[in-house]
Amino acid sequence: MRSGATWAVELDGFGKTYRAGWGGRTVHAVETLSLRLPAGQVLGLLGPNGSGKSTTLKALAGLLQPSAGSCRIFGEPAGSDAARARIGYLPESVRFATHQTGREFLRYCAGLSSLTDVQAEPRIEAVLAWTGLGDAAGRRIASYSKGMRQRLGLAQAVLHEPQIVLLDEPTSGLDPEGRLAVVRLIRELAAQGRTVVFTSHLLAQAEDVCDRLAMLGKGRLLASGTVGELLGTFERAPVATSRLEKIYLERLHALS
Ligand SMILES: Nc1ncnc2c1ncn2[C@@H]1O[C@H](COP(=O)(O)OP(=O)(O)OP(=O)(O)O)[C@@H](O)[C@H]1O
Repeated sequence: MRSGATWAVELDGFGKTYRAGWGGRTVHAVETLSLRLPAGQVLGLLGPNGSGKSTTLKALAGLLQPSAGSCRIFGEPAGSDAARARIGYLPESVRFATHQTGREFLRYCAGLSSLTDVQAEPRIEAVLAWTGLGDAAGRRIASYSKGMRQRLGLAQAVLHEPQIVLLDEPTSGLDPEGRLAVVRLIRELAAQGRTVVFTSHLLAQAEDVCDRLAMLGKGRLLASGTVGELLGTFERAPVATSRLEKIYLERLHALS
């Protein structure tokens, strides 16, 4: 990207420090993280538990203030009205009111955004269809599987047609079929020209769907670059097996 151009996502020396417990120790969740993502690309933020992935995503969503550095969305400070209007966010775990139906939940979410009722209804039907929840839209969320709840969470994240979609562990806890469904939806978001940042601790999934990867470890950036650049730096070992059924291949991919 030419210099001076606006990045979709820009972290510049971002750091977040938490104080754990009453007068407790200081936790440096993320330190001096700098990253830039052009519009229309998919970034996988990878790392083990506790490496700072969720903290970074929350800062981009404007849900927490940086302790150091800055987070910008299309040049606007994360958390500003201008930045918020351009992002959709799927938290790591969504707390649904499970007595609501999927459609009622999305109507509630639309009410929290700037969508008018007239704008909201066709959008709700469109995201229900997109996530394959059209037939279940009138059922209580209590009856939804984990995969269906995750797709409903994705539906609320894109309801207002944001340019940037932030997804925290969107495939966590899903079976191979559920994971593939979510990966397919992320691909479709990218095909629509949206910028996507998602966190995962599974490299295999990120490799399939991302343009760029950033690896975090203990709150620090270990490596970042295009998938080709980064995966070329890891050692790979070929494994020969007899023909495996699709389900076992998917399980193997999920382990890597
Ligand atoms: N509200 C908080 N108060 C204190 N410490 C926190 C808080 N939130 C996160 N942390 C700590 O900050 C560090 C980074 O946490 P974060 O949730 O960002 O990591 P993560 O990579 O998303 O992990 P996971 O995959 O388990 O969600 C961890 O040590 C975590 O315990």
